[in-house]
Amino acid sequence: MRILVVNTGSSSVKLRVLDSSETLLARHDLAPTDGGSLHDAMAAALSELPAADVVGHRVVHGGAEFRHPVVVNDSVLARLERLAPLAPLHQPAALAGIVATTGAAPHLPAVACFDTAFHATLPAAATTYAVPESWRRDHGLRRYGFHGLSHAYATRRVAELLGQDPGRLVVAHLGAGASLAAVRDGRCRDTTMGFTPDEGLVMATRTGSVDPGMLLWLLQEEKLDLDELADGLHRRGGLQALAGSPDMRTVLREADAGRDRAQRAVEVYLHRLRAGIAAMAASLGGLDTLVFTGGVGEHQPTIRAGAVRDMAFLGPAVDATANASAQADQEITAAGAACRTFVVSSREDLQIAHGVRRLLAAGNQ
Ligand SMILES: Nc1ncnc2c1ncn2[C@@H]1O[C@H](COP(=O)(O)OP(=O)(O)O)[C@@H](O)[C@H]1O
Ligand SMILES: CC(=O)OP(=O)(O)O
Ligand SMILES: [Mg+2]
Repeated sequence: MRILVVNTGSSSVKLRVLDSSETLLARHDLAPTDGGSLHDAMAAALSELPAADVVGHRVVHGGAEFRHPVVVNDSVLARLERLAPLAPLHQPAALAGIVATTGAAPHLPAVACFDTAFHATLPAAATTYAVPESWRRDHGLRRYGFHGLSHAYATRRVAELLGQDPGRLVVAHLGAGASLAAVRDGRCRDTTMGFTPDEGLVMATRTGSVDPGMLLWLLQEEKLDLDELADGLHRRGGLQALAGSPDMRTVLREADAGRDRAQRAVEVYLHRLRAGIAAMAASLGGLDTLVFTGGVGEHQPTIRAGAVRDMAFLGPAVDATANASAQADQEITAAGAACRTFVVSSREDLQIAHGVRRLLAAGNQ
């Protein structure tokens, strides 16, 4: 069975065709666009890619309802559309991708695989906001967590690389969006993203966590309107806000060249990242294995080194040579470090293919 995987992120739409032995047959990347142009771009891409038997889509938000991959029909699509305001940079584009592939190839079943699903095992202490009970009851406010396809894949892959259970594991998915997951026995115990993919770490164009009182003040006293607020939090925040570029490659190049604002951006990014890693370790009672994944996690030795700087008290330390030259799926642990550290290529496509196969195999029994 050949699977076409559609991974709609905030900065790219990645198309991959995988055969039944998980070999990558073809790849094609699109910029995320909406509506008609996505439909045309997808139709053009599908006509060039090898034919597939099923399409697996990354859908960022499955809410409380979707905890496993599901075949998309009109009713599922309508329920997923209701979650769109909870992930405005992702959900509309992912659903437009489903409509586009179904339009271009109506005979192909579409399976949705969810970022939130891996976090379904979070304990109540990690999912609950200390907001009024009526808000939780009437509006369903709770923490969900995202990047679950990547966290789940990294969890499987690092166990293979270690040849044993990774113990108390923290996965750092650092891409355009960024989040951490605390994992034990293959189950997620804590994460940095929340009700939406806005919470937690500093990201490419998202602010990550900010003081809610500051937002109230901006609305009440500075008369910012909602569109300006959303734009600042989603598109003009993060590295974009601090360094003038959302791309960590550019930011690091400018920091190397001595530009103050780029150096400060990196320090702000790392400050939040180190605090997050320590918080995840606290939820696990310690740290045995640390994994870096996502575009930044996989390709930026400076960020990996900075993330574990002065963290020996917690276990991790990286070998400078191994870190500088690390390729996908390699260990970078410093000699004598109590925590083993790995770089793992983010293969959300393989995790989606895995979910699609399991769903179809269960359906055929
Ligand atoms: N080859 C690379 N070298 C350095 N950084 C990279 C590389 N590829 C991607 N990145 C960084 O990763 C970010 C995108 O991460 P990625 O995980 O691909 O994004 P997405 O969230 O869209 O899936 C880019 O903004 C860039 O900063
Ligand atoms: C959930 C999320 O932020 O995804 P991405 O990093 O692909 O934007
Ligand atoms: Mg991504």
